[in-house]
Amino acid sequence: MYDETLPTVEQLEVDELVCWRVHTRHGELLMTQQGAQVLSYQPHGEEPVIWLSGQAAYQKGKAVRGGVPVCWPWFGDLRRNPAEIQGMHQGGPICPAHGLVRERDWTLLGIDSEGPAVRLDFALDTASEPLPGWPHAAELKLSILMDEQLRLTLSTRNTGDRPLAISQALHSYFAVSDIQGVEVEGLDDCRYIETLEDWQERKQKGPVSFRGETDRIYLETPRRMAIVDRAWKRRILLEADGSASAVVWNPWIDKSRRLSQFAEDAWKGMLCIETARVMDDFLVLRPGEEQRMVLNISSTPL
Ligand SMILES: O=P(O)(O)OC[C@H]1O[C@@H](O)[C@H](O)[C@@H](O)[C@@H]1O
Repeated sequence: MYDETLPTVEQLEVDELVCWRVHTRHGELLMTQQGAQVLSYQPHGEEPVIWLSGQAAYQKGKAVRGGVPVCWPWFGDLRRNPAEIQGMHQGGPICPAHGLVRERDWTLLGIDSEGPAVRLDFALDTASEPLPGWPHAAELKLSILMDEQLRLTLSTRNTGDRPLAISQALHSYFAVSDIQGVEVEGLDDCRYIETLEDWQERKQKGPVSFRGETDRIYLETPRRMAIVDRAWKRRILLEADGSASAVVWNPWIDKSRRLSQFAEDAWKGMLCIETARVMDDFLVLRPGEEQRMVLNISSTPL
């Protein structure tokens, strides 16, 4: 039955962070202004789709472990990025992994409800709020639309007068029943970079399954991928647009011990599939140009 009181959006503070809890007829979402980071997402009557660490810390200046951090204007270790991306960084010691925006407060542009759906729009303008060591003008936006799916649109506009080179990712943490029992469909025959073995290039054969630490960059990825989770009897569908690379990551046992805000056994219940523009798939924006990367997430019973 349709609940007349929905959708609702409630602003709250979780420890040091300003957050919003969105409740629609389809599910619940928690997000924070810091990094415009979706923290959790759970459709009604289902296990969570987006994973949030039980040891998450809600502190200013620290990315929360879990959810969907935005990696921008570079992904991962800057030194592993193409020369064009490295060239955008103008020295200085501040060169954190995954770029410069996941620990910053973004500006809330608005919250709108469209019938049963809710949309939240956030922006970060590097011309008015410069990023350390990255003296370029760009307008970054993240739009989060929650209808029967969760739809994330990350867009970058070059507001400067020179070309802009960027790598980026929507670093989505998905919740799974047990990593050892799930498979990722859609990557058969894709080339990937095995970052754990000297960044060698390999080719995927069949679905991806998990038997140890996994940290791979898939290239020329298809629009659709899926996480098949038989124990939870569901398939999480990822539909991307404006992205042709993806990172598949699970830290497994040893690396889990070295991660912040991460329980020793948390690796069993999560899997990152990061919708990206990395390696040769990086973006170059002409002055005035805008480019979008879209990720739509849904789930269906198996
Ligand atoms: O701890 P961070 O900075 O959030 O990074 C988490 C992981 O992010 C993934 O994207 C990387 O491929 C991993 O190598 C990394 O460990």
